[in-house]
Amino acid sequence: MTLKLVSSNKCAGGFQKVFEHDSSELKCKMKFAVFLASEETDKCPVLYWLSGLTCSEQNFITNAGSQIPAAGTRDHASSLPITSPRSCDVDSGAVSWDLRTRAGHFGGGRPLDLDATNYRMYSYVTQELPKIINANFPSDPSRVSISGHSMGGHGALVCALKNPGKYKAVSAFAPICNPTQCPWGQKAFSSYLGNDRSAWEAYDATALAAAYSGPPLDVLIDQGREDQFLSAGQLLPDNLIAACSQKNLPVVFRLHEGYDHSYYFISSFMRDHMTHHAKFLTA
Ligand SMILES: N[C@@H](CCC(=O)N[C@@H](CSC=O)C(=O)NCC(=O)O)C(=O)O
Repeated sequence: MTLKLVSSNKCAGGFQKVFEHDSSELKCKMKFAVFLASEETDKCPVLYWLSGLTCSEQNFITNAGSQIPAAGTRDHASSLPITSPRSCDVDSGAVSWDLRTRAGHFGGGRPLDLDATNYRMYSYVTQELPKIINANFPSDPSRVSISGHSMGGHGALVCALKNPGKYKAVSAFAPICNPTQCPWGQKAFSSYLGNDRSAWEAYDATALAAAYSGPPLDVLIDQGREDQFLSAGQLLPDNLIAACSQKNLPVVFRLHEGYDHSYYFISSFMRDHMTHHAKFLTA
């Protein structure tokens, strides 16, 4: 497997890079971004980031303000590469902005937490991409965590809850929390998994939290109170919080007055998320 360097820009003392490769899971070209806080060759922890509906790898690296706090974690860790996987544009099924191309639940183009036929984004994020990262960067496979936004926030929660112990911590900005109960999730699951609702729960963060039996997993969730998708009933954080409380999964949930669903909101609290992850990645 060959990685092609698409771009490399010096940023915050490190380098923001974008790569392209042929994905065996997805059978298409994939792009992902990596921020390398330094050129040190010591093994460093990796924070995976999953963006939301409609996003490419560019939204996070240009709008989230992640590089300065990531570089700052060098006090605690040697560096904190953030990978932001995004998918290619091969898809014949583009029917609306919130389904399939660039909007497949849950991964901005292909479903991030689903392994539905032709949509093996869950395997890409949890298996194929880590192998690529570990083979090509000075990463420590035992120190990995995951975060994301909206659809990608749900993807992060699902990856962590389905793989107890694999991720040291998880965080999310305005995640879809209970897709089996919201219009986005119902639309995506019926398209990708069919009408048998019993198959849907394996990819629902609230259902997974309710059934969780792994080691302690600290969850940080930030949510804007003026988020249009919160008021539209797409996110349903209360359901996830209730499931986590029953399982003694510690969730810090912060509701922020005046913030919406955008990257203005994400960038406002990115530093806190970096600190959350650094705490568990360097413990
Ligand atoms: N095109 C839509 C809005 C799409 C949108 O808001 N996408 C969000 C993620 S939503 C959940 O996964 C996003 O991150 N957009 C990129 C950005 O830079 O804000 C519409 O027209 O309503």
